[in-house]
Amino acid sequence: MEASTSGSATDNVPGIHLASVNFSWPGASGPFIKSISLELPRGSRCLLIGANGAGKTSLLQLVAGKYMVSPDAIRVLGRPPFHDMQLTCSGQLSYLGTSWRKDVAFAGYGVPLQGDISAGKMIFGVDGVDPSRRAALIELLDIDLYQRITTMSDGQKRRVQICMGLLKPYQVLLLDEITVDLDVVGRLRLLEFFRQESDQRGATILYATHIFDGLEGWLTHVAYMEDGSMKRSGPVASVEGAAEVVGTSVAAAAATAGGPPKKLLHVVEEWLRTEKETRLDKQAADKAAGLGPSEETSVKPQRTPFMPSKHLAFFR
Ligand SMILES: Nc1ncnc2c1ncn2[C@@H]1O[C@H](COP(=O)(O)OP(=O)(O)OP(=O)(O)O)[C@@H](O)[C@H]1O
Repeated sequence: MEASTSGSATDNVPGIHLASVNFSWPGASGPFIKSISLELPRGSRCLLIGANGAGKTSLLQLVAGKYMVSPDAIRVLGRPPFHDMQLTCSGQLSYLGTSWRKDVAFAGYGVPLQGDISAGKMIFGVDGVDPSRRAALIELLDIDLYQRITTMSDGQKRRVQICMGLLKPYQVLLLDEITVDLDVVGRLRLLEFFRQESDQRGATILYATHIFDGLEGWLTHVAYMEDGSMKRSGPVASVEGAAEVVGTSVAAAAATAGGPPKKLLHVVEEWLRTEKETRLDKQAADKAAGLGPSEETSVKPQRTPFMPSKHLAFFR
């Protein structure tokens, strides 16, 4: 494994710094991502939460540099990810999303992506990888190097995708619901690996998920999005509700004071229910006042794929 990066000139620079990020989809009348600010120090593990369509993937893709925003609005390790392609090409910034072909291609590893090749050929095709890190990942993700990609199940393909995305010792890792196909043991082992990576190497992790099992005590920060805005964010101890989650030091204090600590799932459920009730109340009030749905909610912009369509239909 790579030695600790402590002592480098960039240590004091946050892993991720967002300053009033706005972003509009093409053809939309107004910004979908609205004035989002967030600061994640090196070594933090932040859970990105929100209802379906809240904007988690959009935000992760912006941080990954897949869409252009002003260079000052998004900084990863102090650098603008859209303008500084070296961040991704060097592996310092790694993005793992649900479409593994897109992500592997985006990492710019130059691995052959056409044809029926084995997992080993893909994984060993990545240049400049520490052999002990590669061996540890293959073991952790329980990958059969001889199996051909086209014969793999979704979960097995996902493991290869994850391995490819983690081969280089990233400094910032963006995860978009990547553990969804993994079995429980695989998921928990991976979460533990991420914890070690942030504790030992100072890696910053931003992880969007709807699966909260095993995350109590794992997260250091939380970010809750609603309709393109950031509603709650910060270190867990500072976010109302999150501080009472099992496993946080604040929750331990609350437990001794008589208040039982909560499961993360129940805290998030409460936030989502409140959000839904508020939206329904507003719709009812608007209806009573004779107001229709706003243009923003009634006109949906055209979806434009990030990758050219000829690159999309592979492996799935
Ligand atoms: N390429 C695109 N062009 C136009 N609109 C888009 C595009 N990608 C996403 N959107 C819209 O942005 C909104 C947020 O989508 P996003 O995928 O970021 O949400 P999410 O919080 O990740 O949702 P989920 O939990 O369901 O994965 C949705 O209304 C979606 O339709």
